[in-house]
Amino acid sequence: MQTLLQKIQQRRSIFPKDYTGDAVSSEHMDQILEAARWAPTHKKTQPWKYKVFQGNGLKQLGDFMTAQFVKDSGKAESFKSRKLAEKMQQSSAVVLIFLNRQIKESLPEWEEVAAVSMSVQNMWLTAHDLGYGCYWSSPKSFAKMQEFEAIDLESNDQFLGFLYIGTVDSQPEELPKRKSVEEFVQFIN
Ligand SMILES: Cc1cc2nc3c(=O)[nH]c(=O)nc-3n(C[C@H](O)[C@H](O)[C@H](O)COP(=O)(O)O)c2cc1C
Repeated sequence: MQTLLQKIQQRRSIFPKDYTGDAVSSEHMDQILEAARWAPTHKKTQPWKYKVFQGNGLKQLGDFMTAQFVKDSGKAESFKSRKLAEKMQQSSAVVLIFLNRQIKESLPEWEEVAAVSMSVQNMWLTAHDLGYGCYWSSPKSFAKMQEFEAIDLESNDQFLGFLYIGTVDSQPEELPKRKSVEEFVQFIN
């Protein structure tokens, strides 16, 4: 049985090209989203909002992203825009990550982004623990999610990227190089 630390160490970014294309079971999706609820937040604002695309939804998302790319770049559909739609199709699920900014709480934005990030890490670790591959892809400037008719958004919802989730045959076991603790920690005793 792996310890929590070992699971944290083993979590990797695994990209859609390596997904096997099966569905995430609804029980597993429930667990992943349940984990999202338990991130810490200053003033308990719980500022995250997620839109989960699966099945036919992935095609809708791919079509929207392609159209946004064409609109934003002024270029016709290209290898780049098709690649993005293909990544959606290769995934078992894509979670759109939003920060629902709580203006009235007057918290600095960084605290709210930090809270959403902790919630995403909870989902990522849970998905990893259940045997899925995941990766967080940063938003590109052309992704104007407010224009996406398939989802309901409020004007204070800020798009923070995609969490791709996919079934995989295996998870990488070898640990990549990271900074040593000595490089980023100062002990004062
Ligand atoms: C907020 C955030 C945004 C990211 N955006 C991208 C991205 O757009 N493209 C990408 O290839 N990886 C992206 N990543 C994944 C990182 O590249 C990856 O986490 C890093 O290389 C470390 O690898 P590991 O996750 O396997 O430990 C992102 C990660 C985070 C936390």
